[in-house]
Amino acid sequence: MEGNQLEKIIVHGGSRLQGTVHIEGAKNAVLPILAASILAEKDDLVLTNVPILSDVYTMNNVLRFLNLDVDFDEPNNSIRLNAAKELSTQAPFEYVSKMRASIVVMGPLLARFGHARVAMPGGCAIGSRPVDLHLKGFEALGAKIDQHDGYIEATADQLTGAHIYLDFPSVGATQNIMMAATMATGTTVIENVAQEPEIVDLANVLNKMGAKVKGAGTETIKVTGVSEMHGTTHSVVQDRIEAGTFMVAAALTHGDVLVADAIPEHNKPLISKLEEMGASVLVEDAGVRVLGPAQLKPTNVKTLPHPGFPTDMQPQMTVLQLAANGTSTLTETVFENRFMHLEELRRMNANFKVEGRSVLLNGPTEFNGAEVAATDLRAAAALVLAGLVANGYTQVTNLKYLDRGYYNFHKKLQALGAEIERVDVSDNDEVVLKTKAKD
Ligand SMILES: CC(=O)N[C@H]1[C@@H](OP(=O)(O)OP(=O)(O)OC[C@H]2O[C@@H](n3ccc(=O)[nH]c3=O)[C@H](O)[C@@H]2O)O[C@H](CO)[C@@H](O)[C@@H]1O
Ligand SMILES: C=C(OP(=O)(O)O)C(=O)O
Repeated sequence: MEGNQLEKIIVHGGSRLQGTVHIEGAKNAVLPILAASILAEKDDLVLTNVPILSDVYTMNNVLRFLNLDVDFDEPNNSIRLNAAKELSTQAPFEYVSKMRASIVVMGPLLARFGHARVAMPGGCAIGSRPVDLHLKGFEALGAKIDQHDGYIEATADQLTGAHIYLDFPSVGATQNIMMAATMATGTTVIENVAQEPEIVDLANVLNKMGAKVKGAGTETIKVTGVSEMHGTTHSVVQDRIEAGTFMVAAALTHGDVLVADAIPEHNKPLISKLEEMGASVLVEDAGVRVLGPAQLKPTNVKTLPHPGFPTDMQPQMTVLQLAANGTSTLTETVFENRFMHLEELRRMNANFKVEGRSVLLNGPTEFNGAEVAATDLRAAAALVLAGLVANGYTQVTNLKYLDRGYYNFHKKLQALGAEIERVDVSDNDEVVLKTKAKD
């Protein structure tokens, strides 16, 4: 479903966003949960609240390549998976290169078959992204790791429970090791693990599938091995990053937006920053309502593993900081190179100075519409956000990144009152004129 690469989003700035927006299930929860389906020797795993995203299609294709039955019922946001047939334990470059999160099939393959051979995932625009912590965990469980010809191969006759300390609370390593340990002999204790809500969602599914996982959402996870796992049904947790992106959009446009079904506890660090910047954030029965102030105040932000400020909200946050009245700082501690969106924002009149892992953001910015290209998923969202408050027209290209993590982003913004369209480049001139005619 990846967007046509000749498409772009054209946004005409100046509209105040108002109304209710609905959030999808979380990309970062559904991807490892899809991989967990490999663990079910019997019965279907049925997932609901599945977002329609290109990453989900990519993971489905990886699983189909491994010989699982995968049936995606898009109109109902539901996927039925069955892993009862004989499976392959090899995920080739062609698939892994499309999406680095494919590496999370390794833990479940190793748990169930004692073997996994997966192409080494590369880095991406936000950083080098090694997988050493995943492998260190597999080795501690007794697997032998070989790396050759661009592949990682893990082999074990029988995995055995172990005590593992992660040097950094990596999300992917926590998920991969937790899944590898589900069918090991004895108990595995993993310390300094990631505590993200998506880890908790994965642990909940694993437990429904027959695993014994305790402590997800805290610093230590304990997994007691079981001999067999089975399918279940599960509704994927709401996407806190999509929700957060709309909260920022509301604050930025001095809007009044109810982010329906957003889970406030999952967005605490963002909500606290929005309030510091002058926005009103109301927790209502239906979700989280954000009212943007007439003038935003500057603030300093540092990204951290959960429950700290999420790196996946960093590019969107920098747009809000640039709009604020004064100088803000943003320190990125999770990825070493997640500032590429700022160079695109410079084309829109942003004034900033990168110093190592921090950036000084000088506001208030009078954003000017420009042609900009997304460099990664959250950069794409950040550029569209800047376009919402820019003078004139902003054109955002490279929408394949946006489609990895946002379903119908432009339509949801349109419904909130934004002047925004997604067009084929060949129709570009015509659409700009059509939109201009509305002025
Ligand atoms: C599909 C998914 O859920 N992606 C999320 C996941 O990515 P992902 O699971 O890849 O992120 P990690 O938490 O593993 O990575 C965080 C940091 O740890 C480093 N690291 C990681 C593993 C390892 O073996 N060695 C190592 O050094 C990485 O290079 C990075 O600097 O968490 C990130 C951090 O919240 C988010 O930005 C991503 O959206
Ligand atoms: C960085 C992200 O995802 P991934 O880890 O899949 O690249 C993200 O969701 O912002």
